Amino acid sequence: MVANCAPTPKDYRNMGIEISRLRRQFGTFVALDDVSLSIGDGEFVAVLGPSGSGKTSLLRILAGLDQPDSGSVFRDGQNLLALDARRRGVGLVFQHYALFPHMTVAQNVAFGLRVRPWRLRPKAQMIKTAVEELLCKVELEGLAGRYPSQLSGGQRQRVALARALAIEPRLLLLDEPFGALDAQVRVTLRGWLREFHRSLGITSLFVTHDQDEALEMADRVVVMNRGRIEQVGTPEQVYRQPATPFVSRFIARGQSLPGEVRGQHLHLFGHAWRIENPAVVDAHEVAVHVRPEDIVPAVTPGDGLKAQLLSLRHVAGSVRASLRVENWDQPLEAHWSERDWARYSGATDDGLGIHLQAVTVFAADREGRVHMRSTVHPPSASAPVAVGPWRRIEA
Ligand SMILES: Nc1ncnc2c1ncn2[C@@H]1O[C@H](COP(=O)(O)OP(=O)(O)OP(=O)(O)O)[C@@H](O)[C@H]1O
Repeated sequence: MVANCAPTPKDYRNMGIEISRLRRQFGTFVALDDVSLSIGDGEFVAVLGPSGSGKTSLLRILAGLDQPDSGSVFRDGQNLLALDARRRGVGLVFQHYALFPHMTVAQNVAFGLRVRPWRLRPKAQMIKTAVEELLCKVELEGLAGRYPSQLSGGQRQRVALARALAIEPRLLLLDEPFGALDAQVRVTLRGWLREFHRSLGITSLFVTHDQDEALEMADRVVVMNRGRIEQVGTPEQVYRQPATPFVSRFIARGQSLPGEVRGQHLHLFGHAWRIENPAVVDAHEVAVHVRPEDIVPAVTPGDGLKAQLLSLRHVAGSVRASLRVENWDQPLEAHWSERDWARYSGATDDGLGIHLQAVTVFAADREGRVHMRSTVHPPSASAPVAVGPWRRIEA
């Protein structure tokens, strides 16, 4: 829980940010390509993408550490790009704790206030009070006199956060703040930061390449790939309704299946389902994906698609299986609960039967642009473990 420290700083003003058509090129390499994004007052937005997708480039431009080649950024009607970095009211927290090793925790936190121009610099007593309040907020009250080398990684990142907050930022930018921490500390700090954001409500942009981190923490997730935004949505939207095959693979671990649309039907593993959506039927090309949790074991022996069990791992209450479906050479990953797996006892050396509970069809036009996504469910998808039998329309 985040400590309830009084008094709450009054100057955390929350402003919306309007990013429009940003482009940043390094030589011939395009790091940001036509990036537009609206961030609401007090929102916690995660920017998620693989390495090199442009996340840090975007953050650096917002922080004033770099300028775009074109595009604009406005905050409450004010052109942010025209302002010097120090006048943007931006707090920064990076992956590698950039704390000053020769300064105590309190001195580190006070740094942003002490280096203010003389006229804007608070009096020594006010700085002392502000530092005490900030250390209370990040739950490090007792550690003011320690040096960074005497802190754990998680504590150092909280000092970095307190230091970023000392200038009373209007926008908080966090670039992989937990990147250098071990897995358990990361998980603890995730919940802590989420709660912390709720208590302060500062508009925040959080860069990560960790899907779970983004989905767990953010109000909205921005998925980036090769310098472009592929999708912006709530964690549930990007997970349940991925806009592109990339988002499906990256967020929902969607796996390609050898499906085709012919006539009015999706043909897959010798079965066919009727497609109701004409935009999918008329597609130039389709990609068919299935998520690991949508591959379920068939309870009745002999039912479903025949599959070989390549491996089975028991990981913290879930079962992860690697399967090879008949007539398809790509292994498929399936995730089941231990309970569902226990109810299924049909796996033999010859294999097991599986059902696909839902598959997603992405329809692309001649230029390769995805113009429609449709999720196809077998008729009895509500059954708890096994679904089916598949509606066999034609052999
Ligand atoms: N100053 C620069 N000069 C040349 N190329 C650059 C420069 N800064 C970034 N790039 C390139 O732009 C691309 C995007 O980099 P960026 O740091 O924004 O990616 P990222 O999504 O933050 O990646 P990571 O998760 O690995 O930090 C990368 O291919 C990178 O090599």
